[in-house]
Amino acid sequence: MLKNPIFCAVDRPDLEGALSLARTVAPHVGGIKLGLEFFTAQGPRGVEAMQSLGLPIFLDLKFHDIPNTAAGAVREAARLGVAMLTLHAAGGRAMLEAAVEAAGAVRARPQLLAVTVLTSLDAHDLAATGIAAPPAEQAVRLGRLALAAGLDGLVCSPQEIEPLRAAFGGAPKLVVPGIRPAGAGDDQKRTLGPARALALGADALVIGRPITGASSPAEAAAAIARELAAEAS
Ligand SMILES: O=c1ccn([C@@H]2O[C@H](COP(=O)(O)O)[C@@H](O)[C@H]2O)c(=O)[nH]1
Repeated sequence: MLKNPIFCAVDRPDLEGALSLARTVAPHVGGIKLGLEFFTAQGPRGVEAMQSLGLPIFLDLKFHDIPNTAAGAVREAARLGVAMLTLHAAGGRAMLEAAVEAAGAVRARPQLLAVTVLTSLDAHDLAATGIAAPPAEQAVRLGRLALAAGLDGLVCSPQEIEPLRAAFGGAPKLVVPGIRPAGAGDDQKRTLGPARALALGADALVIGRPITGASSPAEAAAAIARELAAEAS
């Protein structure tokens, strides 16, 4: 395996704990994903502190607002020098295009990824929001919108890698959360194991609690990295 595809989701509010966890897993992962919990508590200075570890940072803030507001948020987040940023594809074409333009104005532009259908939603949850299409169909629809708007890639469930690759080929970056061993029960509903997700065509795997909730996060990350390397060889 050329590059470690694991981005460890460090979902906690405290800077010292987050830094300590990230340092522990750093030798076994390819990057760190920071999300709403960490950013709400620690803000841009927290992101800069995490960057001191030298790993690529995926800042997963899932912007979803009117075009002017989303573009402003993307501009500020892009200035932090992170590797990847997220918006909800459901924000619509104008919002996505405004975000692409805003990111393009920043030196060292991050990759922009559109979240398709959250991995915590199943078909019933989607229907309750008025979306009758099954998750895979909706993910392809939103993926098409986002890629046409100029985004670099998509965040998707591992269960939708195949239909997205069939629709869009190998070029778009697919970043995949919802990585679980079989039988795990929590808020994630559309899941697969890490080796299967990689074999189906994921570019990066976002893995939080299976690593961070383990008694030894370093060993859990190392075990997944070993499994992926064995599959790839
Ligand atoms: O559809 C999505 C989009 C983003 N996420 C984020 O990924 C991690 C997953 O963490 P786990 O602990 O492995 O569930 C988390 O930070 C989410 O905000 C997602 O799960 N699904």
